[in-house]
Amino acid sequence: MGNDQEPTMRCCQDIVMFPWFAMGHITPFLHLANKLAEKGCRIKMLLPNKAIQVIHHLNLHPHLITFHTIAVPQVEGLPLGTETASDIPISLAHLLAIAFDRTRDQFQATILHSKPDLVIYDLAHWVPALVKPLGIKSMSYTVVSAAGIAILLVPARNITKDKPITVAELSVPPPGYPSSTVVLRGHEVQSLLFVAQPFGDNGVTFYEKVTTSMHQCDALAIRTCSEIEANLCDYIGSQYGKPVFLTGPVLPELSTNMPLEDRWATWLGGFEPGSVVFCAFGSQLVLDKDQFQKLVLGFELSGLPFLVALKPPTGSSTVEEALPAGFCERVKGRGMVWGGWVQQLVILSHPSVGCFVSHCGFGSMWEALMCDCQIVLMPHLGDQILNTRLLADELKVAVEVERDENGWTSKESISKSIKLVMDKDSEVASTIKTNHTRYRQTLTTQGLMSRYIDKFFQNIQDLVRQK
Ligand SMILES: O=c1ccn([C@@H]2O[C@H](COP(=O)(O)OP(=O)(O)O[C@H]3O[C@H](CO)[C@@H](O)[C@H](O)[C@H]3O)[C@@H](O)[C@H]2O)c(=O)[nH]1
Repeated sequence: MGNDQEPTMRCCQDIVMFPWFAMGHITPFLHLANKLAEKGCRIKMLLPNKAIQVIHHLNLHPHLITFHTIAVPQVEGLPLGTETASDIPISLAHLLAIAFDRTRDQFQATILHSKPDLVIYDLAHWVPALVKPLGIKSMSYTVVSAAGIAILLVPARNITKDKPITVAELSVPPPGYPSSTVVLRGHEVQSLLFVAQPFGDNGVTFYEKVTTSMHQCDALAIRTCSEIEANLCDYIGSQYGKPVFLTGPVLPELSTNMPLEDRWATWLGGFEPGSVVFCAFGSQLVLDKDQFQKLVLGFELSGLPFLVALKPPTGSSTVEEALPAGFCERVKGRGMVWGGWVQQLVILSHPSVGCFVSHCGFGSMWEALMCDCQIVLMPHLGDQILNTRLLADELKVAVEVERDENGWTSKESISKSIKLVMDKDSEVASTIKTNHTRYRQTLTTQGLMSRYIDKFFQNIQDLVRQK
């Protein structure tokens, strides 16, 4: 740091975190806060009240991590009482983004009062302009894969309001993009068109929001590690011309005082080691009834024991009423479809579970990589598709279920992929198992994750000392 240091050796002790109002963002911010609190940092998280109620039990250091309630303003068209993305269908997220931007005054008042050393945020693109004049550093923290940013949300894309982006343009990765495998194919590109749509106050687009956030902050941070995304992180750093700090995946440790619910411990305990297929699709996805039925019929067709935990499909209030006729009798004793939340991380470590069928949300991607089950992937959204390509095509640790040009799949393809990875004599099964074991061993190497946090902590100390 040399001459750049202030004489008093300022340190990064007080941090404000301000994530986008979605649990998939808020939760990883809190996991990072827990790690920084272990180092003695005091963190204030600015969140809607409903989010605080959902996550407060994950706060491992309540004397250092405090929650400050942000009131979510009413916006026309947004259902009354909406506070996070979990309260609304994805089609209304742009209205929540307007409400999010209109919390700017509350953010500013808190900053003026608490005068932190650093603000860590993601989609609030106006943060750097507010805090820089106060001498406060800002850092954009990406909690989706580096691939999701690198392929779409970089200056090389040059998406402007006057020139709408076309599917043909989006089909080609931006100049210099470093991977030929972590890409979208054919119709999948359609799911990216939303980036040029308004997503916030004054018609700001999603692309503008993210690129402004990443341009104007003092440093970029990404929730990933160089063992799997080094080339993509380097590309992001070169696109934005600023340092990229990696936190590692920052997964909560599996606590021994968090036993598996009796119901599942008993049920899973009735099967051979490594024989059960477990399926869950994250906190947001709601399938339509036809997709839901094809999925469960695919499990039936596989002939293997299975536990599926999914939200009821569109138009059904329970999973039971949406199951195909005669399904329960046919799979009795070997198959279970559950319409509620289960302890995914604990289930994945149960000895009877041998295969994880996942939508490959970023959280589930890491949990899949860290567990020793075989992995089958059925992505739905853009970032989940890129995560899937990373695991299936680049790292070759998983199999992706075949889909048709409409993006959906048949019960036969689902069953085929499950049987392929569960067949001990199959060459594909054995190759992905070997590769997966290698990555798991690397990622679970004693001290690897804590070294990421140590380095990140040092990075933020250096950052706040820079003039
Ligand atoms: O019954 C369940 C279902 C999920 N989980 C947990 O919930 C988290 C789900 O996170 P993730 O896999 O990232 O899925 P989503 O909730 O779908 O995540 C949203 O946010 C992610 C970024 O954080 C994006 O990658 C996804 O596309 C987006 O859908 C994971 O930790 C799971 O272990 C459970 O514990 N029990």
